[in-house]
Amino acid sequence: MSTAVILMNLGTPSEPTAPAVRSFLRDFLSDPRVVEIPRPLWLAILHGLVLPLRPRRIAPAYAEIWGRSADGEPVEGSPLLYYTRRQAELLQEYLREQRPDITVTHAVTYGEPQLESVIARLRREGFESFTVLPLYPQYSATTTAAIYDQVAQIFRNSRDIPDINVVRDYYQNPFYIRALANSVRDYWEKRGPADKLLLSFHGIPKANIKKGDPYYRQCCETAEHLAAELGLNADQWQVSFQSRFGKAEWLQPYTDKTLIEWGKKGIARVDVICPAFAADCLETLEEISVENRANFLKAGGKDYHYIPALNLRRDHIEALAAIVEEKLPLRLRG
Ligand SMILES: C=CC1=C(C)c2cc3[nH]c(cc4nc(cc5[nH]c(cc1n2)c(C)c5CCC(=O)O)C(CCC(=O)O)=C4C)c(C)c3C=C
Ligand SMILES: [Fe+2]
Ligand SMILES: [Fe+2]
Repeated sequence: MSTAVILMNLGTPSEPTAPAVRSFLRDFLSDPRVVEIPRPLWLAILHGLVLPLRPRRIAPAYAEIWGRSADGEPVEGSPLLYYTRRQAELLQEYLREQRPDITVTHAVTYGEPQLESVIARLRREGFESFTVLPLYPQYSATTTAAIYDQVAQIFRNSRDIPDINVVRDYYQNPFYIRALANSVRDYWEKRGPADKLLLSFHGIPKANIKKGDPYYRQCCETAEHLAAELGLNADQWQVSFQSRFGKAEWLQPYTDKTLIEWGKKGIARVDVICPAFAADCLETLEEISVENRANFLKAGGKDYHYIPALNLRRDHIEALAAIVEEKLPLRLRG
């Protein structure tokens, strides 16, 4: 039986314009997994304020990162989509020798290519076994559970459901931790070490954690493993949370406030890594690499470096292969 592996990430607008950003945000922010405030209230805010105003503000930021990468190498279009597609191609190449029975492709939760059409195409091609790998190392209901929902929705009316499994998380997978550590070591070999390493994770509302979302705990565990692998002392690193959205309290400490404090305190060099992002995207290339750099330098910091996401690193692709391998139906394991 042929198996297909589907790498998934959040998704991105089809182009960096306000109408395309609006269409993407409508799809994304209408998902009850993403925003949990009472439905009628949220729909009024979304359609009355967010969709009329935010796209015009965010589209220029998308335009800024379109075709850009963290290391200056050009990418094609949306960095998030480019890296996700290339990750699938590289994983396919990596697996080809040992596992010619496996096909690797990609899909996104919001926007294109959608999971439903990818699975429909693969089924027409004769695939009967699917492994979905959400590229979110840390599980959150706001991201990973939305993918489980889509899988369930796609097969809701099917009688003969194929063999399908979803990777829940890989926040402490040793290959993932090692790839993160290698990326920091490689960076420090070229540019020398930082005074402080900030591990900035995408935030979620604090209320979600109180309701049982394991995301915060998983972020902290990833951070502890990474710091241990790098042999850092407690005063050499810290965790923070970025990309706050809306008025509610989100996970703390906030990345922007932390960097301003550190700049004011006279910490000269800070390096930032974003372990929750498998690919560089708006939230790393703009918010971390541009906005927060400016915050830190304005507050008195001297030197600021963003260590790129794992993107297309060979050790990242090896980690994805190991994660997939663990999930494959037993009879297919090599
Ligand atoms: C509204 C609440 C949001 C939650 C909760 C949230 C969680 C969350 N998001 C990611 C990863 C990504 N988010 C990205 C963009 C993005 N995220 C939100 C909002 C929430 N995210 C918005 C509104 C946007 C769009 C940009 C903006 O308008 O500010 C992206 C980048 C997409 C790209 O095209 O580059 C990623 C990736 C995680 C991992 C997460 C929870 C753990
Ligand atoms: Fe987000
Ligand atoms: Fe943001």
